Parts: sequence; C-alpha cells; structure tokens
Amino acid sequence: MENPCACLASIGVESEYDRTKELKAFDDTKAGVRGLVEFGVAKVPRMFIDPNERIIDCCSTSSNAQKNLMIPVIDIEGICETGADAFARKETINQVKHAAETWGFFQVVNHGIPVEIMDDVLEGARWFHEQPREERSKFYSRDKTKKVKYTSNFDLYKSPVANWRDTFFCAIAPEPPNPEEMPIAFRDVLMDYSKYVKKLGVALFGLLSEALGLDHNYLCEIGCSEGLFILCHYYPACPEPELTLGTSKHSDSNFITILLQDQIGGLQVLHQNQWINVPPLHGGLLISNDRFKSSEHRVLAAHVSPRTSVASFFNTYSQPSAMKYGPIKELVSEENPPLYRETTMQEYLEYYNEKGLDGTSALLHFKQVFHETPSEYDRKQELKAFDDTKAGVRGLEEAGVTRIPQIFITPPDVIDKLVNSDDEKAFRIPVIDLDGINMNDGLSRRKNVIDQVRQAAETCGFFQVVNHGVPTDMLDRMLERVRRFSEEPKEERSKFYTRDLTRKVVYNCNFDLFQSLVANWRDTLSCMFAPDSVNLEELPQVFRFAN
Ligand SMILES: O=C(O)CCC(=O)C(=O)O
Ligand SMILES: [Fe+2]
Repeated sequence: MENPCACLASIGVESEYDRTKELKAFDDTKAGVRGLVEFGVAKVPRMFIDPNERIIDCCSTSSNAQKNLMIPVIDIEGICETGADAFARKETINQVKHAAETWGFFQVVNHGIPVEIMDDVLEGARWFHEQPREERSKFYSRDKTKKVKYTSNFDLYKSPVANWRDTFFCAIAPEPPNPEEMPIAFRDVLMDYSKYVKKLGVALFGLLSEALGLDHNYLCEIGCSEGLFILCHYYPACPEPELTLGTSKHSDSNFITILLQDQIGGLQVLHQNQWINVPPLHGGLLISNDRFKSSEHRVLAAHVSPRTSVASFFNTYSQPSAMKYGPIKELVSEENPPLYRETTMQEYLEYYNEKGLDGTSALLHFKQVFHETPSEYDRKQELKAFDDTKAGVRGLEEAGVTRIPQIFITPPDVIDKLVNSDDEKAFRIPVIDLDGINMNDGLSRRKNVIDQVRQAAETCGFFQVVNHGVPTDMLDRMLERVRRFSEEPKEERSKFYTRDLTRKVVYNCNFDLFQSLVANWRDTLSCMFAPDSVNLEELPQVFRFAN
C-alpha cells in the first residue's frame, strides 16, 4: 500500500500548494485521519490547519470564568415514569427550561440508559475505527443515500478547513438499515443502544415541550423525534493539537442531540463568549426560535490518546417531506415576533451540508430579514425601487429618512458577533515604514522591510504603510474630491449611476445589492485606470483637474 502521507508531501511549499489535490489524495486513502496516524505523520497536513482559528488562546479555559461557569447537570431520575411526583417533575422542567434558555446545552444523569450499554457502544465505536484499514475502508463512502457509512469530514470539499476526526454514520430511524449492511461486531450493541436513546429522546422532547409551555407531546407530534441517526466519532491522537481542531465551531443541524463521550474530554461550548469545557458526561441541545439556544460548540484535537464519542441526532431526516418547520406558532406574538422564516428539513439540511462547518451558524441564513410585517415584505421590490433612484444611500439621507430601510438591516446575530468580538484587544495593525527601501545602499533596510511585510501578511493580512512616496496633500485632496462628488446634486451623481461593469466609471450603491443578504450603508465610485486608463472627459467634473 502506498503511504498516504506521500500524497500530502507538498505541504508547506506555498507556491505549489494545491488544496483540492491534497483533499482528494486524502479522501482516496479511504482510511481517514486514523490512516494518517497509522502511517506515523509527525506534522499536521496543511488541509487541517485553520490560520484564523486562535486555538491556543481558546484552550486556556482554566480561567476564573471557567471555574464559575459549569454546564448544568440535571437529574431526571423517574421524572418521565407514569406516576412521577408532580412537584419534582415541575422542578425538573424548570431546570430544563433555564438550561435550554441560557446554555442550550445540559447534561442529564439518571436518564435510564444502563452504564454498561453506554460503555459497550463507546467500545464498539472505538473498535470500528481501530480495526485494520482494509476492513473499515469497505464502509468508506460519501454516498448520501447510504444508511451505514464511514467517512472523514462529511464536508471535506466544502468547509474551509478539515477536522482531525473520522466518523461512522448509521441512520437508525424511521427505517433502520438492513443488519447485513452493518459491521457484524458492532451491530447488536448499536441497535440496543439506539432503543434506549429513542426512549430518552422522547422523554426529553416531552420535558422540553412542557418547558416551552406547550403540551407534553407537542414536539414529538410535529415529528421532531421521528428520525434518528447516530454518528460515532473518532478523534485520533494528534501530533500538533494546537494547529487543528477535532470538530470546528458549529451548532447542530437537528432538533436535539444526545451525546455520549468517553473520558478524554475536549468538547467545549461557547457560552458568554468563552469556550467552556464540557466534562465527560451526557448532554443534549435544542433549536427553537432562539427561545432555547442552539449552542455553538467544538472539539479540541485529542493529544495523547484518541477520543471517541457517539452523537445521536433527532430529526425528520430520511424522507424528504414538504412539512415546514419554523417558529412555533403558539410561541410567537406581537411582542415576540418570529425570528426565522419557515423551511423544510430538506432545504435546511441541504443548506447545512453544502455550507459545511465553516464557523458560522446555518441558522443565520434562515433569519427573518424583516421583523415587522414579514408576509408583506418584498425584498426584491425594495431593492429595485432603491436602485432605481440612482441616488444611493446619500439620496436617502437627502430625502431625510429617519428609519433605515429593511434592506440595510443586518440580522442581530451578526451585529452581536461584531460588537462582542475581542479581536481588537489581541491584534494591532502593523505600521510599516517604507522610507529608504529603494536606495542603492539600502539592501539590508529593504530586507528588513520585506520581513516586516511578510510577517504582517502572514499574521494579520492587513498593514499600514508610511513614507510611501504619495504626498500627503494629494491624499487629502483625493479624499476631499470623493466627498465633493458624493455631495453633488443628485442629478449630477446619477449620470454615473450604473451596474454596467464594462463601463470604466461606475457609481452605485452596493455592487452586490441584489446578491447579498444585507445592503451596506455606502455608495461607491469606481474608476478603471489600468490596463487602459479612463479618458479625462469620462470622469466626473470634480476629479478632472488637479486644483
Ligand atoms: O464529539 C463530540 O463530542 C461532538 C460532536 C459534535 O458536535 C457533532 O457531531 O455535532
Ligand atoms: Fe455538534
């Protein structure tokens, strides 16, 4: 067998790096990340490295905050049995409500699944991934119709960075796979475990329904517990765990997940903008119109020993259905307007899978763009009407608008993220002095500047230059002219307003007005100067003369 690592040899040689080729070579091994480890890779291949993720920073979760913040643990012993004590039940439902509203993630104990069954399924999952590669690769597939399969990174070709993780997938409900499709040594224990998980899932949906103030059976009746698929993840020990993740930041695609993890640890939940470790136990999460959180979480790459987890996803998955899911009608009101639009499970999952785990929430895509009268709002029409004014955002200002039109409103999640970002503290944009780089005797100076540029480009991707040779008064004049143009009467500006990109001088508002999710509060004049420069007379008057 050819060493799979050989296919990944170009790593590090910047100009020769071909990501698609590397992904393909890796996928073709059909042996997963475990295969790389079996061959003794000492360095994490480039496809697994996320230059933007500050993993090391985030790993230092033993801060004060970590000590005070603990994932809620809820004891549900006997709560779901008939004849359970009504008071204790109410108490538990309150705990579930609080945990789901504040964390979206909680652990349950005394849930009725025998510990031996949990141990057996973890051991079975580990056995699957650790059997000889010839055996496990028989199951390797990306075929969406397969109920039983083994893959590494379901989103390998979609996501910006691959995870240090392999997965065995089994769709259990509504229709279980044929027993002969399953690995013999694992099949009984998996089916056994899934029966318990189903029962627990139904019980949790009951508690969650009541916690939302709905009838006990509500969530099950709308089909939330119909589909069940189980993912057995395996996180091989990683030689450089500070460079990659076991699972990228994401929120799950389904209604609730019951997660069983071994004792290695590494799972973290994003809570109040901090990564909080989830100590090994069991947990679940739920999506529901933001009333209950769908927490973002991730898994650090395992370092010394491999980690195994078994995630059971409840959804309506297998049969494409026209049934629409959206904010629960009983829970929306004038004060509590729907935050998401309706969608089918199929549309939602297609979007989720197509996007891959890229660090953003798939829910954003379904956020209701217009909160006030969603049924009457016609975004396309509003965009068109705005574009037809040919006066840009400045035109709105001139007309004295006091409320921002809906097309400019960013979904609250995005704004929150930007405001809460702590990146400013960590980064300072480098300032590079270009003085003297072209002098004949300036070789070492030049080399020094090149080093600074390289470092800035590698770490920040953004830098400022000073002593660059463009006179300061020219910069000032340029800014002043742009302002003058923008403040010309509407009739003057609109002569240049166009979306015809073959023109050399283009003035418009939002080049991507009809494509982007949200319009920006900005107008732009762009001029083409190379390879063929624009003619003077094509330029707006204010730019034609130097003085
Ligand atoms: O392995 C884990 O602990 C988490 C896996 C996970 O987040 C997922 O499958 O969605
Ligand atoms: Fe997850």
